[in-house]
Amino acid sequence: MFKEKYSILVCNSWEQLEISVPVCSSLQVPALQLHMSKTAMRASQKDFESALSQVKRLKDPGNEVKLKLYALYKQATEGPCNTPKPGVFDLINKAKWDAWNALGSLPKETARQNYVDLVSGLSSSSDSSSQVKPEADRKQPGYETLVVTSEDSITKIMMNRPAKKNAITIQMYNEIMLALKAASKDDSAITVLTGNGDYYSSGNDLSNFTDIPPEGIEEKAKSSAILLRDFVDCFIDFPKPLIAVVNGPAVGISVTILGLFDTVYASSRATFHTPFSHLGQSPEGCSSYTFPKIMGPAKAAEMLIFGKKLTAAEACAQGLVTEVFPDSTFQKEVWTRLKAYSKLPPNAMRISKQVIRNREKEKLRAINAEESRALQERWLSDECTNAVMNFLTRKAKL
Ligand SMILES: CCCC/C=C/CC(=O)SCCNC(=O)CCNC(=O)[C@H](O)C(C)(C)COP(=O)(O)OP(=O)(O)OC[C@H]1O[C@@H](n2cnc3c(N)ncnc32)[C@H](O)[C@@H]1OP(=O)(O)O
Repeated sequence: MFKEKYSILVCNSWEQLEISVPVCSSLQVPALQLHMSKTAMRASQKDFESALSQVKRLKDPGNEVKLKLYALYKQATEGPCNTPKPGVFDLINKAKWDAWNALGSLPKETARQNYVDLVSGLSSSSDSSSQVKPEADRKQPGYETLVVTSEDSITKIMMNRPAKKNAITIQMYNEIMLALKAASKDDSAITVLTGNGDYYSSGNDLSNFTDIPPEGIEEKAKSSAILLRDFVDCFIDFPKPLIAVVNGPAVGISVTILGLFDTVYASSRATFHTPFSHLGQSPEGCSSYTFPKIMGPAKAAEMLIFGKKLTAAEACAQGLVTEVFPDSTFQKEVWTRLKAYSKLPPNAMRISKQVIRNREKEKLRAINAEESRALQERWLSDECTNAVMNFLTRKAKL
């Protein structure tokens, strides 16, 4: 699109103008509105030449802007559109023709000025966007237990209690739900959940069970079951591609919900552990349904009933993990891959996810409710109380 030769014209007129280019059906070009002031400087031949060489050094500005630049360039060098309209199946040439044709009888010199202005705007925004801001500056406000950032069309939700192995507190459950709800509406294409530090997450923070309200332990079990159900529903309902970047060991609920993710990348250091029987508890996160489906009932039972811990390679062989990367290159390889995926058309990715997942949603919600009810009872059992007490009094560790 940018390889064509150009000729240079001298600008000799100026006027207030507003151009509207209709939406181009094939490339979704929105109406283009260019405003210029009478007092603006005229673009000289030199300005135009310099804009033409500047444009080659810009980062790819995307199809929409490329079409604007193409149309203005053609108008500036050849005048109003004078070629036959390409056929409907010649999508690219039709989009270019539409953009040029939409400039109507815009004077050549005005088109040239608009071209110079557009390139100058693009250069300044690309200069500022090439300065990488530190993560602290990009961090979204309002989260205490997470670091949430959005860039390159990726929203990254990072659990941030490294000293506690990213054990999930009540506040963290609530913040993850908030972050997922926000990510489902933001303009990112994909969403990532990961952990800060050496662990992905050690699962439910066992001290969640110590904060008993005046209404008693039954009430605590009830409110915990509601929280669990709502938390897991957020994963069931999440509309965009959801990726787990499992940077280290994962325990309990941080493992079980992996069956609700679309892709799971694991460091070679990661392990996958669901020691529910050891804790007097039972499976959640829809794992009672997703795990047998993913790995077959026999392997699922070994994990969910007997608490067998899987290495990353084993979890990958059993289909819970998409791919394992060497720990030394994990972050680099995964983020390079994700940045490439995030450039795919977001609507197509969303619809593909819907087609893959939607028919199971109602079933998953029902399973989630059933698992949460079972746990509500388990949390009141002696088996569970003793296991939690043993951990909190340092008598037991996994
Ligand atoms: C309301 C919804 C409920 C949903 C229910 C979900 C079920 C589950 O998720 S079950 C899984 C629960 N998780 C565990 O049982 C893990 C318990 N933790 C451990 O066994 C060990 O900490 C470890 C094997 C994960 C790591 O051992 P390591 O020796 O490397 O480190 P530590 O010194 O033990 O840990 C550092 C620090 O972090 C605290 N911590 C770690 N995990 C948890 C946790 N899950 N709950 C509370 N606290 C945790 C640990 O106590 C240490 O704290 P201190 O530095 O203050 O001693």
